Parts: sequence; structure tokens; C-alpha cells
Amino acid sequence: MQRIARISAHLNPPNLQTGESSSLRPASCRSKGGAPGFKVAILGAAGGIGQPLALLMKMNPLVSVLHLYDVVNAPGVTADISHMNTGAVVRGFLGQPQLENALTGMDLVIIPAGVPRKPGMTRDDLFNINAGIVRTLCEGIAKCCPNAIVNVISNPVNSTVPIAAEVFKKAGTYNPRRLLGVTTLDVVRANTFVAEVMGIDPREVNVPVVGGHAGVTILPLLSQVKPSCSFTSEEISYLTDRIQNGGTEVVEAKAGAGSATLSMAYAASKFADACLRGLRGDADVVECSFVASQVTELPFFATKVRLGRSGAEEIFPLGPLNAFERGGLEKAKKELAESIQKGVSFITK
Ligand SMILES: NC(=O)c1ccc[n+]([C@@H]2O[C@H](COP(=O)([O-])OP(=O)(O)OC[C@H]3O[C@@H](n4cnc5c(N)ncnc54)[C@H](O)[C@@H]3O)[C@@H](O)[C@H]2O)c1
Ligand SMILES: O=C(O)C[C@H](O)C(=O)O
Repeated sequence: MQRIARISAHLNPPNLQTGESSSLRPASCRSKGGAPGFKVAILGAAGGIGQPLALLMKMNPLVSVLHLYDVVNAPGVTADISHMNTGAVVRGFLGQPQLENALTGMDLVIIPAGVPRKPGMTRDDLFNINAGIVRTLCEGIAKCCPNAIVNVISNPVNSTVPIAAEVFKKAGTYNPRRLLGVTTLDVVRANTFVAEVMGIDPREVNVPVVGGHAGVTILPLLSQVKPSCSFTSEEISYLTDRIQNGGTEVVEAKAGAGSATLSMAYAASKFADACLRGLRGDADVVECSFVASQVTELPFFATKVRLGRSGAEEIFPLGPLNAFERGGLEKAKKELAESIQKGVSFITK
């Protein structure tokens, strides 16, 4: 029987629509669902972030089912990823008519769908295209998997998270704990750049990065770095600037070919894994995320959050800030307030 399975894998090409193997396969080859675990969908799975993120989620032992949705190329990416001999069963979904099937039953939905920046653009320049994409996808989530945890990657995150919240409110499914803007790349960069300056292993560094995910709204709290470090004012100025402009550094280096994709897929997979560990009931799963918050007067703000079975179960306060960070916080709040309002108005106007 095993020999038949091996031969049939070569003879039966994947279904061109979905990337799943065709019905010509013998019953002995039916996908049975692999190991127990969580069901995860990636929306925008054929993109620069989506593809390496799909690869990393297929490698995650907590994932039993992986749905890959895109408006282009989903079957090819699905066929490719599905050959990896890891536990998750992979299914592909192509185009709007297949969105509902992609979302039904999902525990976690990750959204990297949308256009990336080119040199000279701000993240806010992406609003006109990405706002509508995020709205449509979130309408699908509200209908098909209203209890899923949602990780929003599409930029501008400072506006797309409020858009998602308003879509869910309109549908009557909003649970602020389950809507999480992904700011992990800021922390990943901060850890890397601080480790370079201090001459230590980046895996041992933890820099809280709060606020939002664009320019001055990205606020690294260098006074709270673990292990505790002291920096000169020159180092603080260099590190703050590099962390706030890390995205632009990559956009310029890629010279028109997009923005961060590989480091972002790493960051998104790290954050998704934390969400899944929280869903499993692990204790003390803490990551920074842009969430509905009462830490400041703004309705959304990124801080450390504790992830649990129902999403962001505890939102940590900012902790003690030095004068430099207090100044940065005021600048961040001013820009964030406008970006949040822009997202809210997109749905409510
Ligand atoms: N949060 C962060 O830290 C962070 C980091 C990097 C990039 N981003 C953002 O992530 C987004 C994606 O970046 P990328 O480099 O992967 O872009 P990309 O253009 O390579 O991929 C985007 C994918 O989205 C798909 N898509 C477009 N409309 C869609 C729809 N309606 N439904 C489903 N899929 C759709 C495209 O077909 C494409 O495959 C951008 O908005 C970018 O700015 C965010
Ligand atoms: O900079 C971008 O446009 C993409 C992303 O937000 C990043 O920080 O790399």
C-alpha cells in the first residue's frame, strides 16, 4: 500500500485551483488531519511575507491545518509547501469566492495581504489600497471565524487595526482581546541593534518597543532593556533612529522591490507561535503588540501584552520612562491619534 501511495504522489498532480492533490489518489492517501493542533489561515499567502511565513507556520508543531489564501498564485505556493513532511495539512484558496472556505473553522488568522512601500513612500501612503483589502478580509473573518485570534500585519498597522476593530464592531463580533497588530519586527530589530552595540548575543536581549508601527510612533524603551544596559546619549540617539527607521532602511536597500519580507516572516511566525502557545494555555507568554488599550488616552497602543486562551489577557503599563522617552511618547501619541482616527473614519464615515 505504501508503494501505491508513493507512485500516486507522482502521477496525480495537485488540483490547479487549490493546490491539494487530485481525487485520483487512492483512499489510502487521504489527508487525515495530522497531529492535533490549531487551524491557522494566512491571507496574502503568496506574497513576499506570505510565502516564507507559510513555510515557517508549516514547520510549527502547534499547527495542524494551514490554509493559504491569496488572490493570485495560491495553488502553486500550496503545492510547494504541502510537500514538506511536517504535521500540518495544507490547503490552498484562490480569490474572493474561496475566502469563506479559507476562513471557516480557523483559530488564528494572519493578514499580510496588501501592497508594500517603495522608496520615498510612508506607510500611510499605502492606506488607500490596503484599507479596503483589510476591510474585506475582516468582513470574511466576522462571518466565518468570529472567535479567531487575528494578527494584522498589513500597513499602515496604526490604521488597519482600528479598521479591523470597526468592521468587527459593525458585525457584532468585536472582542478587543482577539485583535492584535503585529509590531514584533520592531522588537526583533531593536534586539538585534542593541546587541550589536553592546557586543552581546541578540537572543539574550529584550527591548520593549511601544506606541505604534510607523516612524516616531515606534518608541523603543532603551531604559528598560533586559539584561540591563546603560547607553551613552550618542548610542541612544543612534539606536532610536535606527529602530524607528529600520523599515525604511530595508525599503531603500530593496530599491523598489518591496519592503521587509524575510525578517517580517520570522517576526510574524514568532508572534503567531506566541499566540498559539497562549491559546494552548501556556503561562507567561508576553510579547509587544498594538492592541485596544487604556495605557494612554488613545484607544489603541502597543505595549507588552500577556497572551492566553482568549488572546491579549493582560496589557502591561509602560513602566518608568526617562525624560527622552517621555518626549518621544508625546510625539508618538500625536501621530498615532491621527492614524487611528483615519482608520476609524474609513469604516464609520
Ligand atoms: N507589520 C509589519 O511589521 C510589516 C512588516 C513588513 C511589511 N508589512 C506590510 O505587509 C504587507 C504585505 O507586504 P509584502 O511584502 O508581503 O507584499 P507583497 O506585495 O509581496 O504581497 C502581498 C500579497 O497580498 C496579496 N493580496 C492583495 N490583495 C489581496 C486580497 N484582497 N486578499 C488576499 N490577498 C491579497 C497579493 O496578491 C500578494 O500576494 C504590506 O502592506 C507591508 O507594508 C508590515
Ligand atoms: O517599512 C515598511 O514599509 C514595512 C514594515 O512596516 C517594516 O517595518 O519593515
